[in-house]
Amino acid sequence: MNVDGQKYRTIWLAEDGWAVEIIDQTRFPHSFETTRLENLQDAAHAIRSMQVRGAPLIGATAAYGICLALRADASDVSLMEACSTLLETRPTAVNLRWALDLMRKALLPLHPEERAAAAYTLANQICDEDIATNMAIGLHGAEIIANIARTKKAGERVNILTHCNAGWLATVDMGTATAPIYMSHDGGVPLHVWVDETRPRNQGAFLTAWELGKHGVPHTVIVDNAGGHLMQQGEVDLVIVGTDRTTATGDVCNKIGTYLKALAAKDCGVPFYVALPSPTIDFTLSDGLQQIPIEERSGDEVRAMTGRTAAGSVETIEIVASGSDVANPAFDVTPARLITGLITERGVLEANGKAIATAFPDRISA
Ligand SMILES: CSC[C@H]1O[C@H](OP(=O)(O)O)[C@H](O)[C@@H]1O
Repeated sequence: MNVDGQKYRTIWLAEDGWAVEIIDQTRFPHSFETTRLENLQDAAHAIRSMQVRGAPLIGATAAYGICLALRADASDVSLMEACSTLLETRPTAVNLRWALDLMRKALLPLHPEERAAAAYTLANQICDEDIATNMAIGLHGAEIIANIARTKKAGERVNILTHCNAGWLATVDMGTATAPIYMSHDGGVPLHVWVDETRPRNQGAFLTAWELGKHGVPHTVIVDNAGGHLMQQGEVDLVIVGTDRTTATGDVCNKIGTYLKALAAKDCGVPFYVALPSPTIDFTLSDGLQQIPIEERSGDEVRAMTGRTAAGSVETIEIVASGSDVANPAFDVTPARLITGLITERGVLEANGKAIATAFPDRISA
């Protein structure tokens, strides 16, 4: 994506051809900083600390983490230990397991001396395919936006609500939920995005608002609890969100608060779409509520907030009464019955097992 005239992916090979560089997303929105990953532990820390986050980007980072591990030690033990180290970093986004399974299945049969080079080729391929997938999602989603735009009066904009960040910062580039937005905006469709701030890590306020602003997409940051009211007032034409893990039957696990938006959308008759790259489908699951592991993150993320003071320094402050307990589930599950459609790289699907199986027969047999 273009950042002040310079093209960026969220993750790329350093000039030395072996280290990996990332945009450190914990520094947003007050500074844009990149950092260098040189070993397996650097990659695991980047995922665990959310320097990189978003299901597709977590998968891509894990793939490069395998490269860095094999560069140091290409033995079977090293490969297996690297996979388990990376798998333990975050439990919910299935792209992590998907990428590690893909790397392990491709690399274990090779002679150790061949593994590092093959790993880098595969990791680069995962990144390139992520972008191609997101472009396809963008095209299919842009048709939905165009159909709504045709119902608008002259001068009116299509109003889209999104939750968290399923933007280019959550992927290698383009984003999933944002791909239709960027393509429609670039194609001249008048649109505006309501950006849920997305407590407690504020991916909406810190990341989505930043990237939409850099691309010139009109947007308004709102508190998480405002979306239902805006839908009741007719201010939302559709909702597009991302996903971290979707079951074979169309149940969607996404950032905490997504389920509440889906309930409000259903009650208000607002179309609710999920941008779904196929590596995020977990074909082994049929019941999201019962089977998808929900990450419980540190309560410190709820207790404290980091921001920039009037003097310009970035500081962390306590915002919860001392002594109070806090809970911090990071995701929730939206049942398929609340979802209007799944925007995949192979088209827009109904949120059900038959539609998913018909669109991805090759993935089920894999
Ligand atoms: C395109 S996946 C984006 C997905 O990941 C986010 O979670 P996190 O920021 O904790 O990695 C959020 O659920 C987004 O919808």
